[in-house]
Formats: sequence, structure tokens, C-alpha cells
Amino acid sequence: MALLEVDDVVVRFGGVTAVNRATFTADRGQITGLIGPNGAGKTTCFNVITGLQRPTKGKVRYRERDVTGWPVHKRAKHGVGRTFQRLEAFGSLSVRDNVRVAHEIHGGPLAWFGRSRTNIEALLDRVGIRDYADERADSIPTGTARLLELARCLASDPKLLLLDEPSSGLDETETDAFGELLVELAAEGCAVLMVEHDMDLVMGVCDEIHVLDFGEIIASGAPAAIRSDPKVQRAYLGYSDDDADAGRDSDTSVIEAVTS
Ligand SMILES: Nc1ncnc2c1ncn2[C@@H]1O[C@H](COP(=O)(O)OP(=O)(O)OP(=O)(O)O)[C@@H](O)[C@H]1O
Repeated sequence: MALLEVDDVVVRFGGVTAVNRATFTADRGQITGLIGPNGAGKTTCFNVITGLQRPTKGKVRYRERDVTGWPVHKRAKHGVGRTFQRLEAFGSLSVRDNVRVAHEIHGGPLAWFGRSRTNIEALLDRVGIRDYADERADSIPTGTARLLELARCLASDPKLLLLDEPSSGLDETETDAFGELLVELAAEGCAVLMVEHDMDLVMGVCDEIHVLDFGEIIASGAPAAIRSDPKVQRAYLGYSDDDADAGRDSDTSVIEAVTS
């Protein structure tokens, strides 16, 4: 059984069906991508998984338990970690103190008395922000702040790591290093579930990808299969390779961005 199972989840906001019978998994040792056009329901799925949003129907199972009714803090305590699109760090604290506080909030007495095994300096190093350790969080570049967000999340030692557009604001070199870090985290047994618009990153590191469109999972599979799936191409582009073969017109610049 996979570490996380999202089972037939529906979320309705009044007349809007944000998620429609979505079923997908994320497992230990794997990087799973959750992609889809704007408004497809990705963030709402994350909210359901973390407990911010109760589903209208369906279940969330985590470590073989039905956690659908669990509050956010209980899921966090059991190893569900999340970064947000909007940066959440404490601006007036240093980068180091932001990570320390995150660790102490999650780590309890062992962390408060310096007895936990998590080494804050090593974590800053690992994420690549050690040089900024003494800077105030509100003075660092956006890309670094994004990495700080990841460090704060890792400070809670998550078993399931949910990343919401983690590479936005990172330059190419930072994105490459970030991708390598994700691969390492998965190799250590973490389940990584990532919402991300950078298709090079998604296609480069994900073991499996689930594609949402209008709240429905329209495809699940390995990157190569997803890239060539006509349903996925149409969802993103309003156009697929099949249409090209049939001689229909297209915006080739957009197609290249997603399928190259
Ligand atoms: N609290 C809410 N109340 C009403 N509608 C909502 C609410 N939250 C999300 N929606 C709607 O649900 C749909 C899915 O939104 P969601 O934010 O989950 O999509 P997304 O795939 O994360 O989009 P993006 O890539 O733009 O962040 C959208 O139509 C959105 O307008």
C-alpha cells in the first residue's frame, strides 16, 4: 500500500467542483508530480491532503490509516510536511532562526533542549543557504527564500513532503541543485509530492506524474508517457500530436515549452 492514497476525492465550493473524483498515490522513495493548467485543482488537492480542506466526498489514507478527519497539526505531527506558494517565513528572524523555530515547533522537548539529531547548520548547508544564515529572512532574494521554506519544512523531518511550486524564483543553477536534492531525499525514503509548473524539472526528476484538468485526473504515468499523452497535450495546449498528424493548426511555441 502506498504511503499516501487519495481516494475518489471530490471538493465542491458552492457551484464550483474544484476536484472531481481524484484518485492518486504518492509513495516512499519516489518523486511524484501533480501537474495541470491553472485552476485545475492542484492546490485544493494539497489542502485536502494536509487537512486544510475537508473533501465533499472521498478519503485520504496515510500510512495505511484513514486520516480524512484528522486536523492539520495531527497530520504534521505524523510526518506530513508542506511548503506553500506564498512564502511563510518570519521576516524579522534570521534564516538560521527560522529553521530553528520550525524544528522546535515540530521537534518538541528533544529539540527545545538541543537533544534532537537534526543539525540545523547541516540542514542549511544541504539546502544551499548557509551563506545567508545570519541574514534577516525578509532581506534575502526570492529564490533563497524558497529554499528557506524547504529547509523549514525539512526541519520537521517529514515522511511525506508536499511542495507547492517550489522552483518559482529559483534560477537555472538553483533549480538543478534543487532537483538533485529532491532525488536525494527520495533515495532516503521520503515520499515527495510536487506541484510544479517548470516542466523540465518535473520531467527530469519525477518517477510518476498525475495530471489534473478541471479537477479530474486525466492521466497518470511515467514522464515519457505523460509527455506524449494526447489528453495531456490538449489540456495544456488545446492541441495534441494527433491533431498535428491530422494537419490541424497550433501555437508551436507553447507546445515546445511543454513537450520538449
Ligand atoms: N475557497 C474557494 N472558494 C471557491 N472556489 C475556489 C476556492 N479555492 C479554489 N477554488 C476554485 O477551485 C478551482 C481549483 O483551484 P486550485 O487553486 O485548486 O487550482 P490550481 O490547480 O492550484 O491552480 P493554480 O495553478 O492557478 O494555482 C478553481 O476554479 C478555483 O477558482
